[in-house]
Amino acid sequence: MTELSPNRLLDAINSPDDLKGRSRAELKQIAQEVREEVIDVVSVTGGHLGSGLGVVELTVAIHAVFDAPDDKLIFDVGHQCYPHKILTGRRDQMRTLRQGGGLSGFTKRDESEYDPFGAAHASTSISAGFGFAKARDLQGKDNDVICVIGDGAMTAGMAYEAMNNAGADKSRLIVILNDNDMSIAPPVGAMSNYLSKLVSSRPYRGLRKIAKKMVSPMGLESPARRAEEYLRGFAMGGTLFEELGFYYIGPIDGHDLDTLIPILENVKAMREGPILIHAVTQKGKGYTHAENSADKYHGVSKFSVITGEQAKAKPKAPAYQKVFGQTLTKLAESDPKICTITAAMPSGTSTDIFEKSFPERSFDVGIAEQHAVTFAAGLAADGMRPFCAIYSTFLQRGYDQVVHDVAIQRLPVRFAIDRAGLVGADGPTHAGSFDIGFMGALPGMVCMAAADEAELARMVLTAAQIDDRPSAFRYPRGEGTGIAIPDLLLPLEIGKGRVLREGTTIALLSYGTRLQEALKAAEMLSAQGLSVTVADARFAKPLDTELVERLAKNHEVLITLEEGATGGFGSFVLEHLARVGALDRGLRIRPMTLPDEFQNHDTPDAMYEAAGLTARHIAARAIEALGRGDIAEIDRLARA
Ligand SMILES: Cc1ncc(C[n+]2csc(CCOP(=O)(O)OP(=O)(O)O)c2C)c(N)n1
Ligand SMILES: CC(=O)[C@@H](O)[C@H](O)COP(=O)(O)O
Ligand SMILES: [Mg+2]
Repeated sequence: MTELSPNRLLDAINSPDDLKGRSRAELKQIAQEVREEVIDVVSVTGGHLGSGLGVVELTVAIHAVFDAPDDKLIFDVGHQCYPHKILTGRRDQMRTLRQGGGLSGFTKRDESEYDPFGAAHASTSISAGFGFAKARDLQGKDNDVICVIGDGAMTAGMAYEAMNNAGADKSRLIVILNDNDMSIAPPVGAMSNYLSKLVSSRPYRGLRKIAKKMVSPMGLESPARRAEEYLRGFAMGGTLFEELGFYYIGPIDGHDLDTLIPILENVKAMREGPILIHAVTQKGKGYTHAENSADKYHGVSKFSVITGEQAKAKPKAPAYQKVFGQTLTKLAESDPKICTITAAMPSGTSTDIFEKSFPERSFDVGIAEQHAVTFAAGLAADGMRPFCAIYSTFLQRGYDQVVHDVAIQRLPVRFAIDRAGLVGADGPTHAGSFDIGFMGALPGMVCMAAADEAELARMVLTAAQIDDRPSAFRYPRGEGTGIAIPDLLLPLEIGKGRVLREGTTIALLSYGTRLQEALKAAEMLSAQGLSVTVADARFAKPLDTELVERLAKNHEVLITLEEGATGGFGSFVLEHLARVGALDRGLRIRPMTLPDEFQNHDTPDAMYEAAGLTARHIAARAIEALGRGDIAEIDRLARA
């Protein structure tokens, strides 16, 4: 517990209304207390820290000036929303953050009326905000719409699509660019350089102060406005945002309530739009350990507030992402054509391991998955071996590019699909549930799923050798099984699975890391005298049809397993067996997938238990299909 400020004003803040009428000094104290609360909460729950600390004053100022929930406040990504949740009546639930049944780590419509739009994937706020603005106009309402978007999120094309549309429309919309000069890693790209120039242009800031004094609430066409336009144009030749039709205000100090509040009050009074306020903030502000950390404590596990030490258990095995990064780096030593592309997630995907050895062939394109995929296609089209490392959930953003620019042209882009399956605390927005279906549907795509880290290493090597078509290999978040990874890696035979246990009655055919649960289920079933085969498909495409037909022919029950939604591996198997008539002789086949619903956050184990994809569920399903065996015994074994 941090040393809390005495006479806590925050105890009396149960909604933004309680901020109204507060003196500036009181608002500053409330901001400090909110900051302390965020640090204290996240030290206990873990989660996203740096970004929330960077928007404490901004959030207090917005809620002091505007009238949520009538005024719509939309956070981009939403990972910075903890101060917002504290100020909007959820303070007493904050210690349930990102836990089963607890608060989401992002804004969420069904969690609060103060969260008008859910987030978690970046760069959606301006599009959504413009939708709210037009809905307001068309229904004759008069509320304000405020979008808070970070400099990292501003590197995604979607933000410009929205500004291009909103800028021409002139509907009233307020965009606050929260510029802390950080993404998860330091920001990349020309946009970041541009913002730095805006922020660092001293003369402009001087002119700005004069102009600011002149801005009156009389609206945009006041003499002050014209003068300010002149000053701005003179100083900076107009800003990118002005050219896009936004009235640009900034850069301003995003931690100074004496600046923020008058400007927000002015903007509120202007009743014109669209307006972009460029607020300069510091990620991790007010917590030294975060401020001094390279990643500004973007995402942290529980930690000691005093020392900043995070309580990370010693890993029992290397994380899958590390195995990917290390394996590819090793391969690249003898293959100068191998290169990596990440969309602003170098540490999360471990392409930063590769980047340390081969900086000239490691690309961080920013939050720009669509560009990442087609950029990789360009690299492949001219002889390189690009590995596009994108979380399953974020690859969804670049799917058309996978189809149109990679698959149709049969370009050998390799997709390292990280965070496959359920990811836990980040919840439904980050689940890697759909890539088996959407990648497996594409003609020519090679689709692999690693059952463990040794398999992953072999799949990286296998993909590196596939030069005539695109390929993809998926693997989960977190640590591996601890299995040894051989020094001498051998490539897999394309389209061939493997049998780990031979039986005659029940066949368990796994795709991905459910294999460990399948092996446990086989033990439970064999304890009842049931003979079980366990096989690892390795490939969803091309499917090992010989293996699938053999399992169907020689067993009474065939169960398929995958960490993915319906319409994936199990469907591919079912379709094939139907096509070859293997279902005609009464085979009892049971595809086991994630349930057809979006699953709320919890621990991954709890989520797979809820999804019905653990050993006991597999064994019970086999007994149900077979029509003989003791399910109660299975449950007893599972509890033992
Ligand atoms: C489409 C998409 N790609 C990647 C991510 C992963 N991600 C989460 S936050 C973040 C950085 C956001 O930077 P910024 O918008 O500047 O916010 P800050 O953390 O600096 O407050 C990234 C890359 C994401 N949420 N959405
Ligand atoms: C907010 C966001 O999208 C990222 O910070 C994400 O939470 C990272 O996920 P991992 O923790 O799995 O890298
Ligand atoms: Mg940022």
